[in-house]
Amino acid sequence: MSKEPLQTLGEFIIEKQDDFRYSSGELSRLLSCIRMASKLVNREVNKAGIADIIGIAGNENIQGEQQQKLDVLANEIFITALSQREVVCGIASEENDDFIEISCKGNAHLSKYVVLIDPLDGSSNIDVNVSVGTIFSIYRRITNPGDPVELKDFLQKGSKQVAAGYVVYGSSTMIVYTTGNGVNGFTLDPAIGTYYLSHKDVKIPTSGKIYSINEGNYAKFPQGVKDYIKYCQEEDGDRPYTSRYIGSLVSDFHRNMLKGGIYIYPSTSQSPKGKLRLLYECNPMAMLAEQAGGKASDGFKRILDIEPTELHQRVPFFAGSAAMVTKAEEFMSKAVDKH
Ligand SMILES: O=P(O)(O)OC[C@H]1O[C@](O)(COP(=O)(O)O)[C@@H](O)[C@@H]1O
Ligand SMILES: [Mg+2]
Ligand SMILES: [Mg+2]
Repeated sequence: MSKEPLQTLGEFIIEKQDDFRYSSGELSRLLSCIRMASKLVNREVNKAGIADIIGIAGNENIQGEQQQKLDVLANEIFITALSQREVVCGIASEENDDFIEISCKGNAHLSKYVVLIDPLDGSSNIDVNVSVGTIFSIYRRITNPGDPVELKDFLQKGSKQVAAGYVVYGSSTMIVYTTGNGVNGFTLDPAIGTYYLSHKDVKIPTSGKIYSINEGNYAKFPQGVKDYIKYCQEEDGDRPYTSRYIGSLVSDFHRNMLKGGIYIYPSTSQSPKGKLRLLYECNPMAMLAEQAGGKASDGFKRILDIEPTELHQRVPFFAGSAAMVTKAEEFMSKAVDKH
């Protein structure tokens, strides 16, 4: 039996709020709202096998990709939960072309936070029962509370994030997040619908043995990535590394964070900016990586230092164990085709 009583996510959020003497509790309410919405999405994900909700919803999102039905549902669940509780003044989602302003009711709505979200990550994996996730990123707005929210409130550097996290709907459902003071993970007890602290102060091993990349795109990779893959496969010391790629960023990142490893989604000759989105995929994962002692880069520079120019901006992404990301960067800068 464990000596310490199990701490719930709700208790943890309140305990951390008490660390800030002048906290208004707004961030705590926002995190509690994400916690609640994640349980609703979890219910839908679990039902996916039995209910007739698998398949293509028929709409295309701004990326020109077909939306799965669960993408739509998860998007609605998060937007409804966040807007009804008025814990944010604006939301930007992968599934919406533009950001959404949350209008005020009654007293002037003074929320100081905006949320950027990938409501369902890895959704192409749903119909084969593979883990999916939700990724979220929270910023303090730049414009004045009470004023209309503006695009610049969302286009902030990742280093300005107040909090970031993900939910992984896997063999168990977990929420992993940071408010800039380390990373903690909570596992859902589905019987009673409560998240318990299960992974306290997570640290990514400095180096690992896993590399995760979609090698089907090999021919289109920049030379630096090809060279790094060759390095991963060579027999020398602790190499060759093991190749693991699920195709769900949340799941691939989560595994590597716990075991040590590197996740790469590079630029390709077809997609020179890569595939993943800076604001609601890479920035939150980069903040988590750094808070856990790891590293996140676009192959040359720190993800969290990139000045965003558009909501759905894409960026090459290298994240995970610090020594492995540094090594991959070395290969990138040595290669002739610097992209
Ligand atoms: O199939 P690919 O090209 O390897 O891409 C996989 C990547 O695309 C994504 O599925 C994109 O996320 P969405 O499902 O939210 O669009 C990531 O989760 C994943 O890492
Ligand atoms: Mg995604
Ligand atoms: Mg998505």
